[in-house]
Amino acid sequence: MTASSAPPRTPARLSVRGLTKHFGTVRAVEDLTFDVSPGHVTGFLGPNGAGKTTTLRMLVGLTTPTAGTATIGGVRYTELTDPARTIGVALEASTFHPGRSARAHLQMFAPAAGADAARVEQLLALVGLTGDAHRRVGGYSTGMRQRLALATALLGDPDILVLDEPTNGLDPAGIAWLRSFMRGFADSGRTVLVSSHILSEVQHSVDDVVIVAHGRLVHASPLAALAALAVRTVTVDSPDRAALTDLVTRRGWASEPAGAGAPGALRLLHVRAAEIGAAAFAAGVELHLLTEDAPGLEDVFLRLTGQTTGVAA
Ligand SMILES: Nc1ncnc2c1ncn2[C@@H]1O[C@H](COP(=O)(O)OP(=O)(O)OP(=O)(O)O)[C@@H](O)[C@H]1O
Repeated sequence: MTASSAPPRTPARLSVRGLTKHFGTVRAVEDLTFDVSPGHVTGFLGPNGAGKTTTLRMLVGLTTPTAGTATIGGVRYTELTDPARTIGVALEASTFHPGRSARAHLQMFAPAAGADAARVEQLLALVGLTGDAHRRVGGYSTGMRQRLALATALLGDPDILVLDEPTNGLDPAGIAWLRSFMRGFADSGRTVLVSSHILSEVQHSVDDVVIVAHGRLVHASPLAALAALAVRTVTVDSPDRAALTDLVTRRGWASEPAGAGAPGALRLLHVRAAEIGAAAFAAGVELHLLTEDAPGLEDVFLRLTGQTTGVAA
């Protein structure tokens, strides 16, 4: 399956400038600034409650910012002359009338988006819902609702697609399909902004990442630049953990608990296994675990968003 064949009318850049939203004392989004480029898939990442959905809602005029702006091709959503052709949005927990079929749902929204009956059928086929299109949405699984939300977002054949946690509830085949769909959409010069709280779910789909935590921007770069932040680590353990801890302290190595994969072991940062082995040998500390870990992007993400415990350098 491929993205719609129509060429983009305007390569539209999304720009967020000083965007802020407070709900009473809750600072959901705080002075957020980032751009999303046409022709790219951008991952909008952060842990639960980081402010992703609130940001996306402000982008499409559903929530009023406390301060700052979110613009699409230079204008606010409410000022767009043809919003359905410009931006399609599938927000988290999209609500559908439970008694309506998927086909009836799309047919109801089609006129406002300038879509005809043929487009509705084309979209049902695209998202793999043709066989279930006559069924009441109330009986749909989470993944089927996600597919319907995507079809709804695509009704107006938009230049920009904003997807909030679209992999929630999707089966592996659905995730693989969504990945290639987003790639095709971006490769046709259009723009995709996709949110997730798990980097690994989107890391094979995105060109750029915008990472938020506690409503604030913590990192924005091409995905490749994020990989460069990966820290070399070595997992190490000894039958004499007190002696090992003493050695680590004396050497000044940054360390943290290795976690569930190796309970009680230490993970050392910014140091090579050979150096640790030599130092342990010289100090007479027996090691029964000494493993260089492949630096993982998820680790970088967890560190940037403060989701790790322990002492990192
Ligand atoms: N309407 C609201 N009233 C009060 N607080 C709200 C409202 N909407 C969001 N919040 C709060 O704002 C913060 C950010 O929520 P938001 O849903 O934007 O985060 P998120 O990054 O999308 O999280 P998740 O990954 O769990 O969906 C949270 O503390 C949330 O409780």
